[in-house]
Amino acid sequence: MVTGPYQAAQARLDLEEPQEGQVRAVPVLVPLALEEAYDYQPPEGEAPPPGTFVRVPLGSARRIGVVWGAARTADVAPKKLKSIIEVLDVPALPAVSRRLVDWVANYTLSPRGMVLKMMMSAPRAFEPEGPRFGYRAAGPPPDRMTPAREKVLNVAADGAVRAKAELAREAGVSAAVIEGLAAAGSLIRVEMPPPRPALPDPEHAPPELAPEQAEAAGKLIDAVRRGGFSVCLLDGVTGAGKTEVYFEAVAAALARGQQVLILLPEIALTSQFLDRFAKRFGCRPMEWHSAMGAAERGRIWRAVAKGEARAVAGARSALFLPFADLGLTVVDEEHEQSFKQEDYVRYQARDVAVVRGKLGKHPVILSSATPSIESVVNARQGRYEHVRLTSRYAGAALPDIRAIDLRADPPERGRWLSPALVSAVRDTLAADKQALLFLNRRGYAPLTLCRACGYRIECPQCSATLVEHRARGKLTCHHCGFVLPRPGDCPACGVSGKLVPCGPGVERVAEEVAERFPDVPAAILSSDFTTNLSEVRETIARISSGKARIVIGTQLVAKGHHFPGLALVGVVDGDLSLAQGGDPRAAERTFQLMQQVIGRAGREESGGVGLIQTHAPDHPVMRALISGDRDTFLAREIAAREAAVLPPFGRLAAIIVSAGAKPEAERYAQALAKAAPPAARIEVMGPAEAPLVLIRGRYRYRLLVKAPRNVDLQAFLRAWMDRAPLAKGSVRVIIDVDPYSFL
Ligand SMILES: Nc1ncnc2c1ncn2[C@@H]1O[C@H](COP(=O)(O)OP(=O)(O)OP(=O)(O)O)[C@@H](O)[C@H]1O
Ligand SMILES: [Zn+2]
Repeated sequence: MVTGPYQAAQARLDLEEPQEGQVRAVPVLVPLALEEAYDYQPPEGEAPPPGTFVRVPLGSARRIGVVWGAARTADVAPKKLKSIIEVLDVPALPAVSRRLVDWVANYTLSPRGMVLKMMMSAPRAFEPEGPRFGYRAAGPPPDRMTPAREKVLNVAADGAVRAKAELAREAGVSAAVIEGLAAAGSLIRVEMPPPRPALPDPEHAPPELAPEQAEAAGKLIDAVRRGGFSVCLLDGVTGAGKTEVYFEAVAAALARGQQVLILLPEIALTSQFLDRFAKRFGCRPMEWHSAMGAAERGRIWRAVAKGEARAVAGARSALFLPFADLGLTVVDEEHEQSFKQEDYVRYQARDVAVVRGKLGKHPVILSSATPSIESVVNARQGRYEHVRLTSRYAGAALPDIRAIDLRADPPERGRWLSPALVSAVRDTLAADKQALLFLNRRGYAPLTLCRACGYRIECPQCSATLVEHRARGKLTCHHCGFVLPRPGDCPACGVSGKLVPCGPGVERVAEEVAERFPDVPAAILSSDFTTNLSEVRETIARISSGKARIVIGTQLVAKGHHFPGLALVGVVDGDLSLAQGGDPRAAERTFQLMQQVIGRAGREESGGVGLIQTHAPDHPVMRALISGDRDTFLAREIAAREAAVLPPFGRLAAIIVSAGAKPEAERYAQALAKAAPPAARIEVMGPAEAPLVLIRGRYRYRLLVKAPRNVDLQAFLRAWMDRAPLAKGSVRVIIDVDPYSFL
């Protein structure tokens, strides 16, 4: 058994001796789809305290788990209880993290072990850290001296230990030179202490804040200095400098020696953000997202657990890092739907960040130019402090937004840009500014149709048409990833040359741009291309620097970018996201998306323009965008939600029943609905065929549960599932509390 420094400090001896027929038992939760912790015998009479990572036998395997409660005396024969194999030399999982696991599991109706699994998603953190070696000067100079060797010895003359690559880099020589010097005895290889993350310095480069910014920052700083739980909604127009403002609260927390977590919706793309952080604090924050390597994950997990990592910028999963002393969480772009995780444990990261603040007694800042209705209502009802920024930094005016009525001013046949939009792009280029054309649809065309027989090419495993990606010569399913090489003949009737693409995606708009503006450098920014992170980052840099004059992008371009030369944003299809029937947030989301994407225009100089192509210029969302009257829009939307008892005034849970065969799914969904316990104030709707009835070969039915805010929805759902008929065969049931997707 290993007892390292963490356990040595925490271990306590159990003095109470078990009686005959009794045994000391410690509950251990393992990161599997299990609800409860299992009992184990502590190693050698010494009970590891709650939070300790231990290795235990489970079935025929060994697993790493966490001690989930205090040791107690159990009435079991000692033989019946397996023993903890080993106590790991890893910092214990803090009590706040354990309470968070319990809370998330209870709220989302997920097995506790699955939530713990998210907290342990860095397997390398639990393996012993291998020693690192470096070189320092030693012994006499080598018999054979070369200029390269001399350079190395000059660098090493200070006696410091450096990793091989570092020493080679500093001396400007190859690694072989170092090895040669070590063989000659002039350098010695020694063990190095583990690397420590760079410390962000709160005093590194404080900005000069505009008066309104300073006032807002003051309120955020107060919350940090006061300590304890609070939530501030930092609500400021696009380009107001919200980042600069919340950085001051970050600085205040760092100055108190606490850790800071900043959640970003697209961390993999936000090198701009990391650089801004470095400019303010002297070094980049630690990054945490799915594109990181295993070794790095392990290193960061440990650094966070030891309190050495002071600032972490991450995707939603960073919430589940084992912070030793978290003093502030910032959720940037808090309205973003991508904060909702849509598989395994279905949680909304913004909400969990608030809960984490409550459990850990620290402030939380939610920042957005287009806050969610949920947060606006919380601010109005006084649960959140509302901190506003009403004007852009540097005094630039907000963009002027106008609709292009496609009924009156349509594009030519087979084109997607109306004459009005084309001439606006032309004027923008003539003024030496950049233009952005926004269409939230990847690929070339969303539908391929056979003119001979009318067949629409669909995914064999999903009820969805395949999207053409012309650059790759493929048709792809955006739901399951199915790929078909672009056929020449119709797969249904076999006639050749009759397949036509219908409707536009960004690639097709880019094609039109290339035809209309052949000599103008353009760039496409689409999440298709995120497979290659460095390429996307390069594209963003090309746009920021002004090299790309026309940008064609999906919602990826809407996310917090600052492109100084961008003056015009044209929305190719403003009606696209409004058409999501059955989604209570469709209007809200359209409003946010349009405001965000148009908010990229005119950030450094006034005169930014947003043009929205729409068939419904009189729709309340369009009217609100054009008049810039956010408050009226919000008031309307909030009143409608309240009247319909929709979030945040009511609570929703979706239940998705799926099976390999349609009748099987339907039958079970109906049986499940019948088993719902009677509850006066809870409404169960459905089952109904899901809008996407088939995904990955599974047929889907949906039920929607609606309850007033003060009803214990989880208790109802649990009671229901306890009475539900057994799901047999291929039937699966998913519960999605607070759903954001209604497909
Ligand atoms: N006090 C300041 N001093 C210097 N530069 C500032 C200051 N405040 C803001 N800026 C600059 O103004 C630009 C816009 O700021 P920022 O990106 O933080 O806006 P934002 O409020 O986050 O906007 P959005 O919601 O549109 O992303 C940035 O380039 C930022 O560096
Ligand atoms: Zn598919």
